[in-house]
Amino acid sequence: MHQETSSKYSHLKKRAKFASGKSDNSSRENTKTLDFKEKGFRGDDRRGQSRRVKTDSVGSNVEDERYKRRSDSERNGSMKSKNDDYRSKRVERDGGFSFDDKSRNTDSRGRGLKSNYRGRKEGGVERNETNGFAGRDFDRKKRVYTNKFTNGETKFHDIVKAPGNKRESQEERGDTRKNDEHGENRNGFLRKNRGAKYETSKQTSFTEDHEYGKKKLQNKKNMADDSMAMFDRPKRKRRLIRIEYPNDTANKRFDNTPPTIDNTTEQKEDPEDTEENAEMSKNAQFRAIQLSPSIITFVNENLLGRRRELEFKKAGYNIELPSPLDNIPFSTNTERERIEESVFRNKLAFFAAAKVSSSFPSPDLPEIAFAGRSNVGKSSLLNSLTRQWGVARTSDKPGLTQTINFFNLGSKLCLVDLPGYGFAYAKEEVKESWEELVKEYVTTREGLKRVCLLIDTKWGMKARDHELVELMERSKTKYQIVLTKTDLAFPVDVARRATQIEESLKTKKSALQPLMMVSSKTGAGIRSLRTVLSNISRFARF
Ligand SMILES: Nc1nc2c(ncn2[C@@H]2O[C@H](COP(=O)(O)OP(=O)(O)OP(=O)(O)O)[C@@H](O)[C@H]2O)c(=O)[nH]1
Ligand SMILES: [Mg+2]
Repeated sequence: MHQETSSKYSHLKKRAKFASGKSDNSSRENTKTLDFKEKGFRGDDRRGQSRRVKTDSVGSNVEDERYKRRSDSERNGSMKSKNDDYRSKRVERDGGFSFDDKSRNTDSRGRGLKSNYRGRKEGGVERNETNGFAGRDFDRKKRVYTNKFTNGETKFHDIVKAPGNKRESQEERGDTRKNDEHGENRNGFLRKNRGAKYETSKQTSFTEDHEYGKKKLQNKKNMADDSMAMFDRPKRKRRLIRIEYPNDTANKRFDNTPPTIDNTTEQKEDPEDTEENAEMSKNAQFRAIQLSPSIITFVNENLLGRRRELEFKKAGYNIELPSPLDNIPFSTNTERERIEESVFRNKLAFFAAAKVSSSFPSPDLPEIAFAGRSNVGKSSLLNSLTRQWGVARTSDKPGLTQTINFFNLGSKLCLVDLPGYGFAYAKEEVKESWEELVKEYVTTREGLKRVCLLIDTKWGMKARDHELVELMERSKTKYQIVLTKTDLAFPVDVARRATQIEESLKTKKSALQPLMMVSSKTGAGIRSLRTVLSNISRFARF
């Protein structure tokens, strides 16, 4: 540390040396070499070194004497800064006596604890005498001791701020007691300067404040004027418009002014808009359908509509089965044995396909046909009724069945899978031919006991369906409406659709009641349909 500081201020030392060297020449005879060991106030490390001290004209050591006069405590109690060499040497050059911080009594590790204590005690008195500086504050400050012999008194100079020293100076802390009487030290200068600075800043700030105050006053005045003007104005009434229900006009504020008719822009009716409105009104009509309690109980009892697996589980169905549950809960029989109607336990066998009416097979058995739009689930229903999956081919693409397919169910019934109508992945002429074939079949086929007209629960009856109904009405073909894919609609919507269709076919004579609702996927309503259809074979007369 010591070496570091000494190197730090080596340039100052050099300058001091240079300065003292001049005077050395003139007063070389007045100096003598002193052994530090002899004096004993230096540290051990400096033992053996010597320096030149001042002597008086007789040759006695002036410094030594003066040093004696000075109390050890004063010297040792100092916490002189490391950059004091220059000052001390300058004082020495000027004829004064100085000692640097190297002269402090230190312990083996270079600490000056003991001497500091002594310095506080003794040096503090002296300092108090001169500067009124309290000894207890001594260790907070870095001080330079310069002994000037000009006035024969000792002066203390505070180091205001050593370079790189972050500690507050005495003056900065506001302690003015440490300044000397004349106020000539650096603190005094700073104080003066600071005072001046403060004054100037005060002046500028005052002017600024003055201006700012003026502006503030003016603003206040303006605001007061404004507020007065506001008070003069009549208060606006707040009108709240609650639009909680868009169709509720009770809380709407109506404009009393007559509506201005803009002739330049004619409001054209958007056809899409009207169609949409019509569709919306259709939906609204659908939602407004009043349901009878009997249909609601039927839908719930047969677990029709979209339901959670938990409901099926609670009703006793084994939901682990890959095939439709068929509404026979808690049954230990095999799947085939679960079918209550024995006719549907028979093997479903495909035996004929017809593209034209001439290729229809001979009507040996009572026939039940399944008609409807493409992709409505005709083929799936056949499989579901007989629990023989894959006999009638199915696909999610509409238009798979393109011929009239005849299936024998044992020796008692014939099930007929018809091609669909409406949208299908096929050419228009092909589709037209299918439609013509279906129409011909349902109107002319002997042995046809019933047509199951399948309607998608989601979409309801469409124009083509109504067309076929009219055709069957004219030909007096018995038909029964079967709602399919009920598992894709909510139970309430299933009930609504059933009610809606029943209402629309009220006047139709060939339409048979009741309307059936099924789901080939879950098996809901299949058992009921089986029961209805098995009666055909029972009472059919050939
Ligand atoms: N979710 C559900 N899907 C069904 C139901 N019935 C049939 N499907 C599906 O609907 C699609 C069409 O079924 P199909 O039996 O081929 O219909 P289709 O009426 O025979 O059709 P075309 O032969 O083209 O006239 C298939 O993907 C079936 O899985 C049902 O009840 N519920
Ligand atoms: Mg099909």
